[in-house]
Amino acid sequence: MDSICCSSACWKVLIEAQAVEKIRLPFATSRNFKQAAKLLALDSKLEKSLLIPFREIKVECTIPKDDGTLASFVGFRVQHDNARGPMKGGIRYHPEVDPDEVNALAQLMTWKTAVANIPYGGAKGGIGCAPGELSVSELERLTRVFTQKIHDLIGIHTDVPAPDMGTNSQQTMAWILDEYSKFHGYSPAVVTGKPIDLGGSLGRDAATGRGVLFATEALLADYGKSISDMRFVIQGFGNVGSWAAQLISELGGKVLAVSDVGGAVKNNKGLDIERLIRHSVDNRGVKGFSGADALDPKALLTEDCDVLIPAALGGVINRENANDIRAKFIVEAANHPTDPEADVILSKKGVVILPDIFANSGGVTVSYFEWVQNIQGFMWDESKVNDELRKYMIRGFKDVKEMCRTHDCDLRMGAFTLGVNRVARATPEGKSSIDECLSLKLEAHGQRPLCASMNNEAQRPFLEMVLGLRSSSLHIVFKLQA
Ligand SMILES: NC(=O)C1=CN([C@@H]2O[C@H](COP(=O)(O)OP(=O)(O)OC[C@H]3O[C@@H](n4cnc5c(N)ncnc54)[C@H](OP(=O)(O)O)[C@@H]3O)[C@@H](O)[C@H]2O)C=CC1
Ligand SMILES: O=C(O)CCC(=O)C(=O)O
Repeated sequence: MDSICCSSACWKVLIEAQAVEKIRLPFATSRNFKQAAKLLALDSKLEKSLLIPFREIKVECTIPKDDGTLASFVGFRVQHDNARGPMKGGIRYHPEVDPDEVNALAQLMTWKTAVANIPYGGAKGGIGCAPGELSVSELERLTRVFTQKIHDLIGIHTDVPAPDMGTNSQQTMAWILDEYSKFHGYSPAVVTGKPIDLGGSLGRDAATGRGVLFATEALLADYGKSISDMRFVIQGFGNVGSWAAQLISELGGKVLAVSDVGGAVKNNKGLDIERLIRHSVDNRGVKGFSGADALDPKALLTEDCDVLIPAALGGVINRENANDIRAKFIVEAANHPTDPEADVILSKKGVVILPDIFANSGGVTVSYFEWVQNIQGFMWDESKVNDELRKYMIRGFKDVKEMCRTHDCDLRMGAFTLGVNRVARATPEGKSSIDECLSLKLEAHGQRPLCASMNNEAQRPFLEMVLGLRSSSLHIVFKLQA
């Protein structure tokens, strides 16, 4: 859904809401990571190194506006970690985009791609701008200048951008691909979430919303429930929120209320989502929909429902409103919508939260399928994309639950321990479960603990002969424990 058209008044509301996110996001992300590191008993130096981004890029982007005057913007790309593969993550256009926010979102991508078990690291980018106040040609110039500034730092096997809030496939991703290709030749795999005609994948547009549906189905099944038993409330009616609403209502779930920047609507009998989508496209928002009553957008999150799906901004569920939340389940379609203080309050109330780094991983998972198709030069049909996505989401839920059992923790910590552990195991300095087995073998050979590397000429013969490691393990560096 096109989200770049928004009045100045709307952006004011958006900026106020976003101020909450600004204060809390880096703190919230690091706090969850640190809690997971503690549960995993991560080496403190490794813990520190996993928090530090691989590279932070800040670029100045000046463009001529349509009236001939110049306008300057600041763009960011934070590449957080590449231990598991090329760094991956969306590009956000929003007035409040800043280095802290992009940094925290990039870190979340690292854990998310690991939870999804796709061969990527994490990154995120953004430009501090109000896309609704720029014309299409100004947005095009801005996107192209940003791409010119970062083109030599992104790449098919380095860092692969995609859409996020305020950017879209039809326009933004197509411009990035076109501009990048001027420098490097036609390279469709350098960006995902592209238009189908330029090598995009069938199913990517709906993928985050569809992944939210599969994740919700898995969660509800765990409680002996199904989508059709449930009443839903959804904040945000852009790409993620509108697809989630549509797919949920197709399965018989009742969507009682939704909101966007301009307003909120509610119908206790269930909204007609197909009609609401048409209304929203025609009227640039849900406000004024005839099949519903208007609702104060601030009251939306505390509406009576079974499942609350935040699908807009971060930090919207916080200590100010957590006590008033009436949903039994929260499925985090947005990134970091719940801050740690609210987590504590909600957990005491018995509310079950399905965390963002699992719940919204359907988008990046289908981005991975798109990248694979581009590299193979072979297009999958949509049912293959959706079937594979379902498998990944079901497997992801099982893996998260397994970590919950191992560490006796909630779903958020289950997902964080899963993601952080996978990244730590892939990190050269990391202590992996293989370490323990090697450590025992080494002790049996009277060896002192050491840092053993197949890249180390002196250590390789020992590792090959005594431990039976083969040269294919050359990339592995083991830090061995006493
Ligand atoms: N796109 C993707 O593939 C993925 C997105 N996400 C996350 O999902 C969330 C939504 O992204 P996406 O759907 O792509 O973004 P879009 O820009 O397509 O849509 C965002 C939606 O949120 C609404 N919104 C913004 N601020 C508020 C507010 N204060 N109250 C209510 N609604 C608000 C917007 O309203 P309006 O239309 O009126 O501007 C719009 O409906 C973000 O947190 C994003 O990071 C996560 C994983 C993947
Ligand atoms: O599809 C992608 O690569 C990135 C999606 C994203 O930015 C996110 O999951 O938050």
